[in-house]
Amino acid sequence: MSSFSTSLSRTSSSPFFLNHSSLINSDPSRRSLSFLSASPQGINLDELCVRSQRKLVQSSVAVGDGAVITKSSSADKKDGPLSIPSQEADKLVIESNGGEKQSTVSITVVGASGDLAKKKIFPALFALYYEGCLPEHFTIYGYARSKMTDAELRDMVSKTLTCRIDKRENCGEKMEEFLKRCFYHTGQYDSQEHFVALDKKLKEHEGGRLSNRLFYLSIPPNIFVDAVKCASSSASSASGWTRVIVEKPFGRDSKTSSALTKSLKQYLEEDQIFRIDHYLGKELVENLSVLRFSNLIFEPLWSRQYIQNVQFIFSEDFGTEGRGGYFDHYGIIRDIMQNHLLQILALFAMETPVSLDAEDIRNEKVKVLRSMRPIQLEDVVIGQYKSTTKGGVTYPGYTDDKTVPKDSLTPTFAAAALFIDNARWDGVPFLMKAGKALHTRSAEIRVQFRHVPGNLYNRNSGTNLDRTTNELVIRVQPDEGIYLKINNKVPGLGMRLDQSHLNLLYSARYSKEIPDAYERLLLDAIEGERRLFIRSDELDAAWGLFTPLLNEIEEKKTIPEFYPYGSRGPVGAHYLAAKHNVQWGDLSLDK
Ligand SMILES: NC(=O)C1=CN([C@@H]2O[C@H](COP(=O)(O)OP(=O)(O)OC[C@H]3O[C@@H](n4cnc5c(N)ncnc54)[C@H](OP(=O)(O)O)[C@@H]3O)[C@@H](O)[C@H]2O)C=CC1
Ligand SMILES: O=C1O[C@H](COP(=O)(O)O)[C@@H](O)[C@H](O)[C@H]1O
Repeated sequence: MSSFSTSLSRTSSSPFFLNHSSLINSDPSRRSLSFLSASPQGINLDELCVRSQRKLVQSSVAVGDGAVITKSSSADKKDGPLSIPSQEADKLVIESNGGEKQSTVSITVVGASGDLAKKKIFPALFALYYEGCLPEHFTIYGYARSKMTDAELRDMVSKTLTCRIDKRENCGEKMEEFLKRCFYHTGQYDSQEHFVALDKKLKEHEGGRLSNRLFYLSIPPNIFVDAVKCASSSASSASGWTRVIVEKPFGRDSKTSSALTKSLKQYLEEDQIFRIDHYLGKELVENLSVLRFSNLIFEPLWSRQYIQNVQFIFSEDFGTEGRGGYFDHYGIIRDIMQNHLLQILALFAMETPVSLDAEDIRNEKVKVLRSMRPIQLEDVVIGQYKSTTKGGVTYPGYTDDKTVPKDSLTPTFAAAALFIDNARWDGVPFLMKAGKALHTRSAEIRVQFRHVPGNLYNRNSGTNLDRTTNELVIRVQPDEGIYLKINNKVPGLGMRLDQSHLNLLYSARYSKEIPDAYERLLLDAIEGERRLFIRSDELDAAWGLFTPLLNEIEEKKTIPEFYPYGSRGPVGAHYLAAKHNVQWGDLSLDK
């Protein structure tokens, strides 16, 4: 057994691996690095997998070496009342030498033959394995209807595994080791018999250890409930925890979403359900609360008093290629706004939670969602991309996709102005913009501050005073970074001001590659950390906000504004922003 895959160890008293010293000492390549960031206990935090990610580092803006490790912290994890067994199970993982029964984690990827499994789930599991984040005893099963042998699954999976840029050492070996832990079981999603057979195989691998089981539902939503029913009744763990990661879409409106929740809850307790929103697993989204709550310079400004508007912008430079059939039933509002952007908004706008515990954070997020003003159709612009030819290349329109009806009105772009009717955010427009087949791929949060009252330097700043407001930009992807636009004196004898950036570009500041969102979320699910997963009341509130708007758009058969593939989207989005006295930040020249 490789030293990287040492047992997970977490007790209430120690957030770290118990056997970390042997982990470090047993691997020469790691030992040589250990002086770089040794903790007071001499533990090389960078080299430890679990929750070294939670370590806080004080960063200086612009690139520099002056960063100081201020403190290492780890979320104080608590399971809900129904997960006491899972806590016990986690605890037992570490007791491998203490005479207690060892535990094991079996991860079943349901829908293993599919796109998401290949593209994201298996690569994320491999990355966790590579980082030493999976427990010593684990097994991965692919489950789907397609006929495949273990060898064929391994062959399929191996094609999408990648080595980390900064850690290619032994990668080939690691892949081999990882693939040996992957197996495949062919079965129908609604067959108890096939899940009983899976259970039998899992038990063989578990070898009498305390078993913890994670099912990842990477299948279309119409078969979620069948699969959960079979997994829970025929393949649940008898001794440890059983958790199920559910992929979006969680319904397509309030009614279908609550029906789904109700059906899932026939077979699972709420705390067994991990509704994934992979945007919550993105590094910069995870950092949002750190930025705000651990920097005195931001938290006091985080209100209507200083913030003029906030923008959440998602843009993709490709269309629905290959997913038109799915997409046409949902559209961009359901695909991106109701979940990813709204989740980020809730995190952004919430009050200070009592603690970093999942329930405290989710309680605050839900309050934000429930304080939101119903969205008015007049505050929404929808668009759909059309074919365009550029440089001799013809790009398809949305309805050119064979799986999309020719007369489809499904929006591939939307912009909306939302409001939170509470004391902190009264009157502040929260603008969202999301679109496919636009000119660029990016996701960012832009916070535009108010004008400086009575600014002494107004006349030195040119005529457009809107260009002198401070703006904090959190670039979620690509080129992850945070920058703050400030007014600055242009060096020289005169007194002319320009806007410059205090810039924290992650690739320049941190040498470590940023983990994929799915890695963080899978690890959280294994650890029973629910903070980044959506609770059912959050989901209800999110649908409660968007369902009336979606119904209105559909009932009125609102015609989307067409925009050329690869453009900046419909002009209507600018009128919408202007109506609220706002200019989209992503149009500025600082991009
Ligand atoms: N792909 C992506 O980028 C993203 C996907 N998601 C969500 O993740 C889940 C999985 O996505 P993805 O992998 O793209 O899905 P796929 O359409 O690739 O489906 C996954 C697997 O499910 C089985 N399957 C497909 N259609 C049916 C059907 N009608 N009845 C029974 N089984 C079926 C197939 O396996 P077999 O035939 O072998 O049984 C297929 O390989 C979905 O809920 C999706 O909405 C969320 C975000 C992004
Ligand atoms: O959930 C979804 O997200 C992807 C974009 O994810 P990203 O991590 O690549 O930014 C989007 O393409 C897809 O339509 C949507 O379902």
